[in-house]
Amino acid sequence: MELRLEGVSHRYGDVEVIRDINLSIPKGRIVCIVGPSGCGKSTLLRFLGGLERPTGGQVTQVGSPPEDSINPLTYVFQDFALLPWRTVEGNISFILADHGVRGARAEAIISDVLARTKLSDFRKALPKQLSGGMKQRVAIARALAVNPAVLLMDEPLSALDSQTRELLMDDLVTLWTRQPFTAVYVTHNLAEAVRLGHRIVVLSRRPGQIREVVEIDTPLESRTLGDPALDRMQKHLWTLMRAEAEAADMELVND
Ligand SMILES: Nc1ncnc2c1ncn2[C@@H]1O[C@H](COP(=O)(O)OP(=O)(O)OP(=O)(O)O)[C@@H](O)[C@H]1O
Repeated sequence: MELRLEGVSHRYGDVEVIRDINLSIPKGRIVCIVGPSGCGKSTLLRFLGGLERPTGGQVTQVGSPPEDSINPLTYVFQDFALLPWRTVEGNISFILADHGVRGARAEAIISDVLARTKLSDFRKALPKQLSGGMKQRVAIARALAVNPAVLLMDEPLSALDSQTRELLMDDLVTLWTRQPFTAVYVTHNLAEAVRLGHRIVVLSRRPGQIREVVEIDTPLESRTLGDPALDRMQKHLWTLMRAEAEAADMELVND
């Protein structure tokens, strides 16, 4: 299944937030969306997930989700959103049960996603016993459990310290390399974008318009920290974003 945004524009009252976005999210690819604060990144993600409708243009699904997809459009948020009174496996079984998946089938899915996210030994742990990085691994495991056609990730690593972010980026690369998934990944962090994105969409300040779409051909598993080509790409992205970010900063002050 592929998602497409066609001429998507949006206003909240008098405020124009997004203008004429045309973009496709190809199957099996990670599309990163970067742009200054307030340019409409999270809003676009809500349109893609069907949580909200744009005031102009269309969001279309091309093709059907896989038959075994329990929840085709699934979010991963910055704040993990785990249920504190449920164990790791309990957080996952809760979502599965909500979609009518119980018993042996749920057990098999839980074991699989915990193994994929290196959490098998933490099955019975409560969220309060886990570090931030582990909590986000649980949130990722829970999202993978419903086998989404498209994973919608809103700043998933922003609440973590930089070392943990590196580890989680490695985990996401390993997960994708073993079993490619389709994702839209919103981030402020250009290092994350060049590490994880097959396609990077740079938005202007509000109203968010596409300034440039950058494709990176280097396979995810070959992208290493300090890779000169990736560093150059990151600098290029920063050049694009710098003026926009400065202007957005001033706008927020003046709002
Ligand atoms: N429900 C809403 N009602 C009114 N204005 C909104 C609403 N949601 C978002 N906005 C405004 O729309 C603009 C875009 O918001 P959005 O959260 O999509 O931006 P963003 O690029 O994700 O920002 P950030 O990087 O700071 O998270 C902002 O100016 C925000 O204040």
